[in-house]
Amino acid sequence: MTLRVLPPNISIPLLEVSVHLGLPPTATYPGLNLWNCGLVADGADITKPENVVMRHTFTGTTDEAWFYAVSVSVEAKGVAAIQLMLECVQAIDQGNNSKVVECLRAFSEVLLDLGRILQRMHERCDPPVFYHRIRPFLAGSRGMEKAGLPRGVFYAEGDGRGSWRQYSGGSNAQSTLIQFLDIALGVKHLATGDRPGSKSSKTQTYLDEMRKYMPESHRRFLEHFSTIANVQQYATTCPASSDVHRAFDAAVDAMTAFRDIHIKIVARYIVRPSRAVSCELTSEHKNIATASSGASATRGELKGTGGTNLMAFLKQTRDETRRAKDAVPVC
Ligand code: HEM
Ligand SMILES: N[C@@H](CC(=O)c1ccccc1NC=O)C(=O)O
Repeated sequence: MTLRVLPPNISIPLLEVSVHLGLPPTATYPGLNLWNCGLVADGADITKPENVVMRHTFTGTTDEAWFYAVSVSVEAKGVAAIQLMLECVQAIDQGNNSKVVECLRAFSEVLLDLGRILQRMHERCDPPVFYHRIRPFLAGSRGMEKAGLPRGVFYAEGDGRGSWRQYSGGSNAQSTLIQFLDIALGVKHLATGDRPGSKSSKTQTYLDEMRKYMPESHRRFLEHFSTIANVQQYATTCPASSDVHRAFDAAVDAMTAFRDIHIKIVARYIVRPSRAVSCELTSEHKNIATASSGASATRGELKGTGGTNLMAFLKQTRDETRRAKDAVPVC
C-alpha cells in the first residue's frame, strides 16, 4: 500500500532544512551522494570507489553504498576536467593554440577515466538488488500516478495544514559536473522528441529542470560558465585538419563514449530486470521499480527515477553530444 502522507514530525524539519539548503524537500543527488560520503582513511584516493564510505543508505547493503560511491569517485575525478576547461577558455582568449590543444587532450583523458570508473558499477552492485531493493527508495513523487500517487505526496504540517507536492526522484542528471562537461563542449539538449532545427515544444528541458535540484552555488557556477564557454565555437571554426579541431572532436567522442557506457549500464540495471517483473501486479503493489515494468516496459514506457522515458531520453542525449562536432553557424 502506497503511503501518500508525510507526517508532520518528518515534513516540518525536512521543509526547514530544505529552505536552508536551497534544495527541494526530497532525496536529491547532492543529499544522497555528494554530502553523504567520507573516506576509508585520511588521504585515501577518493577517485577509487573502494575508498569511499557512504554514511547513510536506505537498505544497509554494500550494493547501495557502491552505487553512490561510484558517482562520488566520478565527481572527484571530474574536478580535473573543470580545471582544464577553465584553462582552455582562458587559452583561447589569449590566442594560445598549443595550450588549447594540450588542455583538450588532457580533458579527453579525464573523460575516458570517468567512463572507466563508471564501468566499475558491476563490481559490487548487483542488478536485481539495485532494481528490486534499492531503486524504490530513489523514486520521486512526480509522475507516480501508476504507483498510487496521483497528486504526489501530502506534506502534513499539523492541525490539518500541509500541501500536496510533486518532486522528481534522485538522479545523476542533477550532477553539476556532467552538466559542466556539456557546457564546456557546447552540447545542446532539446526536450525529448524535439528534432534539432525545429522549434522546441518546451521552453525548459528535463536537464534544465534538474538544475533546481543542485546546490544554489553550483547552479550559479553553471550559469556563469555558460556565458564564457567559447571552446566549441572556436574549435569548430578552425580548419578540420588543425590540431585544435581534431583535439576538440576527440573530446566530444570521449563524452559520447561515456554516455554509451552509461546506456549499457541502464540496460543491465533497469531494462533487463524490469522484463522479469510480472505484468500482473495490481496498482496496490506497484512501486517505482515496478510501476513501469512488465507489459508497459516492453512498449518502451520505462521511466527513470527522474521521470524521463529513459532509453529514448538517454539515446537522444547521447546523439546530441555527438552533434557538438557540427560547426557552429556564424550569424
Ligand atoms: C546502476 C547505475 C545507474 C543507473 C541504473 C542509472 C540510470 C539512469 C537513468 C534511468 C537516467 C535517466 C534520467 C532519469 O532518472 O529519469 C539517468 C540519467 C543520468 N545518469 Fe545515470 N544511472 C546510473 C548510474 C550513473 C552514474 C554512476 C553516473 C555518473 C557518474 C550517471 C550519470 C547520469 C547522467 C549524467 C544522467 C543524465 C543524462 C545525461 O546527461 O546523459 N548515472 N541515469
Ligand atoms: N536515475 C536512476 C537512479 C540514479 O541514477 C540515481 C538516483 C539517486 C541518486 C543517485 C543516482 N545515480 C547514481 O548514483 C534510476 O532511474 O534508477
